[in-house]
Amino acid sequence: MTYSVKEIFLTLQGEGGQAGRAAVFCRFTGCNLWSGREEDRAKAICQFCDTDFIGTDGVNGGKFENAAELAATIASFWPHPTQDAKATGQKLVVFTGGEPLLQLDTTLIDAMHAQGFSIAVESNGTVTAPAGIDWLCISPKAGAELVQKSGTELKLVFPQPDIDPAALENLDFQHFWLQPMDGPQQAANTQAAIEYCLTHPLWGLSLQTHKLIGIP
Ligand SMILES: C[S@@+](CC[C@H](N)C(=O)[O-])C[C@H]1O[C@@H](n2cnc3c(N)ncnc32)[C@H](O)[C@@H]1O
Ligand SMILES: Nc1nc2[nH]cc(C(=O)O)c2c(=O)[nH]1
Ligand code: SF4
Ligand SMILES: [Mg+2]
Repeated sequence: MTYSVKEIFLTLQGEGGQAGRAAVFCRFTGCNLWSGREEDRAKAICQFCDTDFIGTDGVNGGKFENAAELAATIASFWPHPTQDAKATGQKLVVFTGGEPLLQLDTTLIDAMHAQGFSIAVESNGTVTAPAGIDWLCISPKAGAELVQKSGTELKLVFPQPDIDPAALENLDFQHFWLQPMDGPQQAANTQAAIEYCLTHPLWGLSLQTHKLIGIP
């Protein structure tokens, strides 16, 4: 199949339980909860999105004809400081978007594993994840049905008026994070998340550290 990719870049994972790790980010075009156009935001299911995922015009973006071609392109961004396998580290790709599970399929998962990569995914949980993902982050959205109820980490953007974190606590995840909603209320949202984590210790605080340090 053909994959539509907004951008591909090497950065440090900014969020969640793998924050600080180098990773190649592959941001797929398109989402099922918002068109991505500002004029549609107020009527979208997901209204707080911080990301431009329209088109294929970002850095290293484009249409990729098949999984092998996309996997090889992603792999080309992994740094090789020496020939030493240990120094190369565990290669990591983060598939995000937009909504990556609209495009990520078993063929691409197999092609990334063949390139020696671990595969992380950032998803809104409205689509069932294919098998073979090594680190699955699900971030539920108020007003959208949560279909994918298991994974590695659950990362709730907080607060969302119609989602009580307590209603998610029995889902099958290893880590539970509150991530303060960025936007005009960012400071107040961070204080509310801190307060919630202090009183409900199942939950940890996930900061968007890439924004704090000014990297992509
Ligand atoms: C842009 S989304 C793409 C992946 C997928 N569509 C999703 O929503 O999980 C990447 C991550 O950023 C989070 N996010 C989006 N907008 C945010 C905001 N304004 N503040 C904090 N986190 C946000 C999402 O919840 C998700 O965890
Ligand atoms: N550095 C960095 N870390 C991230 N973790 C999740 C991101 C995303 O947009 O999915 C993201 C991102 O956009 N940049
Ligand atoms: S589901 Fe994810 S990509 Fe889609 S609009 Fe919401 S935060 Fe953005
Ligand atoms: Mg982001």
